[in-house]
Amino acid sequence: MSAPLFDRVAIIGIGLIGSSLARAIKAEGLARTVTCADANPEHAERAKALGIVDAAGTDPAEAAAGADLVMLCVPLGAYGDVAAAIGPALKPGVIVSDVGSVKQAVIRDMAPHLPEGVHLVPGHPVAGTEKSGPEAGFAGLFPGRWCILTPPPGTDEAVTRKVADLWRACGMTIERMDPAHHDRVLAITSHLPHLIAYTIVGTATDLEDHLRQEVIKYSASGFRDFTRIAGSDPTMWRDVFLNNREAVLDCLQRFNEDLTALQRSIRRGEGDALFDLFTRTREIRQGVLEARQA
Ligand SMILES: NC(=O)c1ccc[n+]([C@@H]2O[C@H](COP(=O)([O-])OP(=O)(O)OC[C@H]3O[C@@H](n4cnc5c(N)ncnc54)[C@H](O)[C@@H]3O)[C@@H](O)[C@H]2O)c1
Ligand SMILES: O=C(O)C(=O)C[C@]1(C(=O)O)C=C[C@@H](O)C=C1
Repeated sequence: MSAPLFDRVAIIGIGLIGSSLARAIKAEGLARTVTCADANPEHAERAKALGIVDAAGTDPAEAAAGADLVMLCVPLGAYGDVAAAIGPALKPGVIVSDVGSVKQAVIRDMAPHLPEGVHLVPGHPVAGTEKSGPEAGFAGLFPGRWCILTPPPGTDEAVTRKVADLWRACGMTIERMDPAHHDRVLAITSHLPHLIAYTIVGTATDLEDHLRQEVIKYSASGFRDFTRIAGSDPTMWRDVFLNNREAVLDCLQRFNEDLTALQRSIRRGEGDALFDLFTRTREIRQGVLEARQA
């Protein structure tokens, strides 16, 4: 148990990430009180019943009133409405942060609604699963993973450090980034892989009925991994693609060019080109595994 970093934390959106954070805050004693608001009353009630928050309701302004830290854990498309709702209820000096998978859009949508004297420190714990809702969360989601903070220029250093301390106490390693750079990096490492999974599972299931059955029957290995990713929350991922359009489209353009080159190698029987690429990617996989173990 650590000493509480905050007197009162308000979590808006108590789904997978919000409830994982609530659990970690409770487990580590990082706040004296945790309140939450969720647009879905069943999620709010469930969070209270699970004992991961001290108070829960559906009104974000009520949850945010009097908090020292307000953490937005809602889909990206809801940020503008939530920020407009909590703006008038925020106490001076409060820190407003978030966990959204895209950072430029978050700043664009939240900043205009936050009164002067409020500190905005956007963040992104790069950890998740394909599941959603308060039951799906677990405090063990965060240890050993990266949390990227994107404080706007001029942000009080002590405030950024406090948000970093929270995620560090949850077991994460902190990195700071410019929001545009964050969005470009995540477009290739997270958003494009999801787009590919959604596409391949969609393509496979669009095939005629008998083949569809075979897809399920033989989905024991590679394809099964794609179905896990493609089972991710539709609202969350719709909002990711709508809010990181430019970076995703740029990655997709390059991906299409590389895929076309691969297609040509297969058609021309260029075994060396295929072998060289697969050797290079195997080395990258090894590097990823080693980085995880380090
Ligand atoms: N799932 C992941 O792997 C992952 C990882 C890192 C960051 N994120 C980011 O975390 C955020 C939440 O994702 P999640 O996976 O926890 O989703 P989730 O669906 O599990 O939870 C979102 C919660 O927000 C609630 N909600 C929706 N609109 C709302 C509104 N207007 N006001 C209040 N509550 C509202 C929903 O009812 C739900 O309980 C997203 O911005 C996402 O980009 C997700
Ligand atoms: O592991 C998964 O299921 C995830 O999709 C997690 C994942 C990722 O792409 O790595 C998804 C979105 C986030 O913003 C961060 C993490």
